[in-house]
Amino acid sequence: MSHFIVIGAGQAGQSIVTTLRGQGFDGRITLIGDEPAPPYQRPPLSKAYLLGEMELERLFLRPESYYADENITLRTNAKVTGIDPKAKTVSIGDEVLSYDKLALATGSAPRLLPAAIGGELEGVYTMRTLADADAIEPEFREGASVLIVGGGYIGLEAAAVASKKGLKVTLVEMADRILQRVASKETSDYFRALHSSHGVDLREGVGLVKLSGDGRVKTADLTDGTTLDVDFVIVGVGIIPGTELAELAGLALENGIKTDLHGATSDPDIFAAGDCASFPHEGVQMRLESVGNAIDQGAVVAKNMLGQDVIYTPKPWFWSDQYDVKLQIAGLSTGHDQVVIREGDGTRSHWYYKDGQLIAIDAINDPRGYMVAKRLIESGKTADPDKVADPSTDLKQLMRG
Ligand SMILES: Cc1cc2nc3c(=O)[nH]c(=O)nc-3n(C[C@H](O)[C@H](O)[C@H](O)COP(=O)(O)OP(=O)(O)OC[C@H]3O[C@@H](n4cnc5c(N)ncnc54)[C@H](O)[C@@H]3O)c2cc1C
Repeated sequence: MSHFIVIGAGQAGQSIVTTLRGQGFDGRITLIGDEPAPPYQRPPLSKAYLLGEMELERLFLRPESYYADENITLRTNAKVTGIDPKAKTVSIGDEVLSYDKLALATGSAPRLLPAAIGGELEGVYTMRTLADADAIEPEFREGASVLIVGGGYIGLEAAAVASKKGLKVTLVEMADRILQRVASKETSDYFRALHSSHGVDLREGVGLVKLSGDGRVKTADLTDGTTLDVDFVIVGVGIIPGTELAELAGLALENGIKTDLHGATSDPDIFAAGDCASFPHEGVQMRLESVGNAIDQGAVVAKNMLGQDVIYTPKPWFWSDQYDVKLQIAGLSTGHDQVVIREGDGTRSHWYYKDGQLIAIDAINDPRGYMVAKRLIESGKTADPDKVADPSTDLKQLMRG
């Protein structure tokens, strides 16, 4: 009987095993994860779960009974330490398992602050795992001072939760503006104003020089010359794709584990999906860090593990919750040359164009705008910028062109 092994029991790993069974695969499936929990969703860790508005069970991607019901061997607390592609085996310490097909869904790890600038002091946290969220949560006491390093989505969401819980929040972003890597100036401006209106001390173009304290962090020196007293620090300065095992196994790497359009690595019996994997897109090896990518790419990989011929076409979407604002993003705004703002009754959206073609949207409390733009983008259509900007234009009309 064939044995398929999936390394990494996260969003992509779950998608792979669900799709394998959904496609009728009746061989052995082993899903191996090094965390104690069964596969869970990470987005709530910096949103509802951190706020205390979501119970643990609701984080899990499937009920515990699912794995036994589907005859999937779920190994938790099990770190894969090596892969031998020639022997077609993986090792968990001394234990060796043979596979027929293997998928790597090892995700990514947060970038850490160097120890030399205080990264190892107690009270300095990153935000990736359930264990991270559970460790940070008790620090969220009303009146405590938190420094958040990094103005990406995770840092901003943590700032929103901290502010809502009555903490004194300072957020520093070394780049000229928050969200610089992922969004337009217009979107950065919106979220800067939102956080400032909630009392967050948001400093752009300001970096961290060093954290100090006697065992536990007490102060932070910043590049603007100030020293802050801090009770704890959250570091959200990006991630590093989980390529370690692939590298040890001699697989090709390029901006992550290099895969082809089928999700196959340089070894045809080993596939990769999710945060750890890059795939060819418009002449580069692209890597996306999102739930949507993990699910869709995982499904493609599972089908190709079964010998089908399915190509991965990314349909990027993402969301972020901050205060009472829901941001929904479709498409990729990279390379845009025009941003059109559409404002309605409590809604707002930023429509990104490149050479006259609609390529992405940031929809702020605007689910209809998001749906329409997403459909247009995914079907390769565009929308007249003047009509988009005019709040009296019926969005349905945009669909008709
Ligand atoms: C706080 C937070 C908020 C986020 N918010 C959003 C959001 O709002 N919207 C969105 O689209 N995306 C969001 N993301 C990103 C999204 O969660 C990730 O892109 C997604 O989880 C990627 O799935 P994955 O399966 O590739 O990786 P993961 O979900 O990270 O799973 C990988 C798993 O593999 C395990 N692993 C690694 N190496 C080994 C090994 N050697 N042996 C065994 N197991 C191993 C890891 O421990 C991990 O459990 C957020 C992420 C975080 C951390």
